[in-house]
Amino acid sequence: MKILSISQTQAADRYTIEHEPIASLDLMERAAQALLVWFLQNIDPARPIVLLCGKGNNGGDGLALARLLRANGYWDLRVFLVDHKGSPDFEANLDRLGKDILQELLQDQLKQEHFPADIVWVDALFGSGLSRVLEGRYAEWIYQINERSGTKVSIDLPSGLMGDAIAQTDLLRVFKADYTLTFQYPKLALVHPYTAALAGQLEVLDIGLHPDYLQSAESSYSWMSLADIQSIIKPRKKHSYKGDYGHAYLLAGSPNTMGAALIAAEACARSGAGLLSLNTAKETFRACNSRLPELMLQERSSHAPNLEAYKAILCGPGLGQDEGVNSLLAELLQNWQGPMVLDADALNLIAKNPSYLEWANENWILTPHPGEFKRLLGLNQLGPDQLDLGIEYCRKHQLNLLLKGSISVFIESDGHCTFYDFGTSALAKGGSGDLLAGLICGLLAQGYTIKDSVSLGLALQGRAAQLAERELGSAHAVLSSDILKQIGKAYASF
Ligand SMILES: NC(=O)C1=CN([C@@H]2O[C@H](COP(=O)(O)OP(=O)(O)OC[C@H]3O[C@@H](n4cnc5c(N)ncnc54)[C@H](O)[C@@H]3O)[C@@H](O)[C@H]2O)[C@H](O)CC1
Ligand SMILES: [K+]
Repeated sequence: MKILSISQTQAADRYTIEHEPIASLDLMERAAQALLVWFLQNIDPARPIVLLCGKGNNGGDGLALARLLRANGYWDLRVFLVDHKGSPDFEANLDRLGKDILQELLQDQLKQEHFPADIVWVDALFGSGLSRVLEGRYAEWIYQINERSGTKVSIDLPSGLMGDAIAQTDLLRVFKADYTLTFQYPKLALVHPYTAALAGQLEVLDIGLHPDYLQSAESSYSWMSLADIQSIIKPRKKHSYKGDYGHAYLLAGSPNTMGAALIAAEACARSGAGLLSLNTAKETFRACNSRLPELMLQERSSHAPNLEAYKAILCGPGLGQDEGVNSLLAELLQNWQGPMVLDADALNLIAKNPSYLEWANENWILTPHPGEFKRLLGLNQLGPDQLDLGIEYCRKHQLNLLLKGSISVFIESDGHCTFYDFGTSALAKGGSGDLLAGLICGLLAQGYTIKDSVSLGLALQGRAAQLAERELGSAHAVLSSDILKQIGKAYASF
């Protein structure tokens, strides 16, 4: 699914109105119906709801939703308005609302009044029409609501967030949503690593914008959903043997950090790779054999072995950064032309030796978490330009970057970005990155393309983490070892 700019979003709206055709007020009604379905599925009708409505079409959506909620058994509703005058569709919906829903002008009540703790705040102040940072009373209201408890639901965009103007965002003047219900496709600010957390959990609601416009619009950003994954998976053939599924090669682990290498190795094997060799420190062989007897072990020396037999390589998990490892890595980076995942200490060594990037090519996938990404860029802090810097890095060195986070972004060597919201909080733990790197390497070994390996690797990791969470009852308790055991069920779930 493409991610369109705000001007394209407005054009999609106009194109739909003209070519479906549909009246703009009816399109707003369709949007409100989609919002209602989400409320019916997620919000108990007994809860008190306050809808905050601006005077543009975002406010109009809020008013239409208030009317539909009332008609569907939500009784404890209040609508706070910024103004009684606004866009034509706003005013039409204000007329339709009826006086039995309490309407008040948004004033000092936010500061003074007591609101029940289980309240649901619906933010329909500003959506895609926001053109500058919020100031004055708007900024003050956002600040006050952010301080209050309750469930916070934003319509289309959290107010204060400009859909695609990331650099202009003031993070403190944005409504902090628990859920954002956005129309048709995510907007860049909802998935961008600098601003995504403000949107909370993202829900994309189909409001039937015209497919012809969506198909022809150009964008270098896209969004992948779990529904897109099934078509990637290659079935395993009955008449096949291990040689058909590739030999993966891992350069990982050191005596104190073997866990990382073993997690990556098991993930690689469970992804379906035919054979797996691990180049690691000799003193760890006994531990490796007892934990994962399927491994073929190769004693580490400071020279790379003949790599002809291998289909894909993973370097980094638990590798360490001593001189021997460094020269082995350098040799590998220089000589290996096939697909390769670079993670953890391999990234740290590249950050220390930027000249290694001269050997980079389109088969490299660097998989940094934010700390490693900072080191690669030589920055102390990641700011609103982090994605642009990542795009520039990929184009300059002709490699691929997977920026890992609660929403991960895969940047290809041509600068195209794909966003993935497959993670769960269970993955915010040591070991998750090793597991992902192992999966991606195993998929590359089986002949999946770079992009498909990343997409399927993230999907398997995310789904397996969800399954482990369900089995153990809580995200807190999930370990990488639990996630590894769910990879089979994750495959079967697509
Ligand atoms: N395209 C779609 O898919 C559909 C979108 N819908 C909803 O419409 C909004 C966009 O509505 P729009 O009227 O264009 O803009 P807003 O409601 O976001 O607000 C515009 C309003 O605010 C003023 N303004 C802008 N910036 C500021 C500021 N910093 N301070 C104060 N005032 C500001 C501006 O001048 C306007 O008056 C979209 O998000 C959806 O929710 C449709 O309902 C369905 C189809
Ligand atoms: K909003």
